[in-house]
Amino acid sequence: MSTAVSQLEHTYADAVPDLVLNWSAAPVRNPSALVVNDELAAELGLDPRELVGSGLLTGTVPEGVQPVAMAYSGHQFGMYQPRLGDGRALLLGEIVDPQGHRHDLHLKGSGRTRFARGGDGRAALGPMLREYLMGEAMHALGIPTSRGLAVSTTGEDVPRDTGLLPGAVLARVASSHIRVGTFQYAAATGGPDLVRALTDHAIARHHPEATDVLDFYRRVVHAQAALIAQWMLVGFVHGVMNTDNTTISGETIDYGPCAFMDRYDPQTVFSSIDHAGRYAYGNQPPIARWNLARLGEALLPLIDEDSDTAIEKATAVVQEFGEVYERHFQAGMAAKLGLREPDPDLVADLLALLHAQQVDWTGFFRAGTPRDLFLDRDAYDAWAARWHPELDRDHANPLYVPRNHLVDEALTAAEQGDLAPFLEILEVVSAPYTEQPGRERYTEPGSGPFVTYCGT
Ligand SMILES: Nc1ncnc2c1ncn2[C@@H]1O[C@H](COP(=O)(O)OP(=O)(O)OP(=O)(O)O)[C@@H](O)[C@H]1O
Ligand SMILES: [Mg+2]
Repeated sequence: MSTAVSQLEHTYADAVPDLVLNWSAAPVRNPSALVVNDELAAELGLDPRELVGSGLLTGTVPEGVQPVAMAYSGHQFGMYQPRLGDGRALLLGEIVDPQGHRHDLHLKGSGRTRFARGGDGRAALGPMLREYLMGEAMHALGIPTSRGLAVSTTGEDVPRDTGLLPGAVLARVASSHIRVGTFQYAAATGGPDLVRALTDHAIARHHPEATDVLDFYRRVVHAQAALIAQWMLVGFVHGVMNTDNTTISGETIDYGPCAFMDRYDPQTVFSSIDHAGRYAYGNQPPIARWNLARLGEALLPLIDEDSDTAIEKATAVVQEFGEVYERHFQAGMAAKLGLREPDPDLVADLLALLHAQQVDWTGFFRAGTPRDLFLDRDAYDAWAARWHPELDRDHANPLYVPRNHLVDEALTAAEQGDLAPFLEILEVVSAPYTEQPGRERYTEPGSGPFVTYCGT
């Protein structure tokens, strides 16, 4: 086994032993690597063939390596759950890549842990392929994200609402899986000393320039504001922005009922369980800010001995979210529109127009003649008279995003044993800015109502 694999590190478990549970993956009946990310393996300094042969992708670890389930709490749809944690996931260890960057190697679907509550510990193939595909699409779009290293089938069926589905294990990589919910758990179970240990680890790992805890908090707030702006610019709807799915690193994790919006509508929701639209496209910035306020609460005792002062300081920091978000969003919109300077009024009027005319978000920015996309062309002309692009826009506007109807089509085929559509859409979205002849269907919005999908 390569040195990188046999030397899986465990600095997290060492730093905060009270936040992990030693655990092993459930044995898998018939593991088979279905998709392996050769490019990512190479970046990590791993040999893909060796990786497949080692069994690591479904949780067989070298001697001396101790996988752990990570503990965390979280607000799910606004409701506090004191004990979540990796119910069906495991941190196998950390890999330091040849550039010296540290990554978590983490599984999903690897069997029940003590955090499983009512769950079966399993994952179905479709949702794991969705997570893999979405991560690659986001990575290709330049958006910070966890990435799939491999999806392996288990040879076992998992029962879900829709019937028996093929089971799978996702092996994924992220700069860490430390969540807002991890801090909530530390604050609730261990108090300030445990939060301090977790904070020290998170600072060293993700925000080493932070001068103190308040400054660390500020950096997380800013990283998340930048991330959410990037989601909004590409029309991404995460779908489960619970505090346990909000990272300290500012990376996107947990691709559940997520999708890219076709027609521009701030109310867009894909998740079949998000009845109230809490996590609708347009709500994502205020929800992220709300989640970050929960992080602030967990950090309060470390921010200042005096609780009123601590609250005052944390509040001032979380209030920076709006301004930082807006700065990133407007800079991104300026790039998308080919403008040298942000123009918030032009953007606001465009958004109103796209909404009223139900124009495809991704399509608009790369259209040769955007005017053709509008029913009310006079309204478009009035807006366009104020639009004077000066810069090349193609590099700022993807031609291809994983459109939900095509993702669904590919996942359905994969569950029935045909992986070809999945591999094709994966290839398409892995080069989102480059025109790919013969792949026009990937630029078309889906017709009819949005597909709702709450995959597990
Ligand atoms: N099938 C399952 N068996 C056991 N626990 C589960 C299962 N599905 C979800 N959970 C647990 O429910 C909680 C919330 O699930 P959520 O869908 O946000 O996370 P996840 O998709 O399992 O994992 P992650 O956030 O690590 O990507 C987590 O504690 C998760 O471990
Ligand atoms: Mg989750």
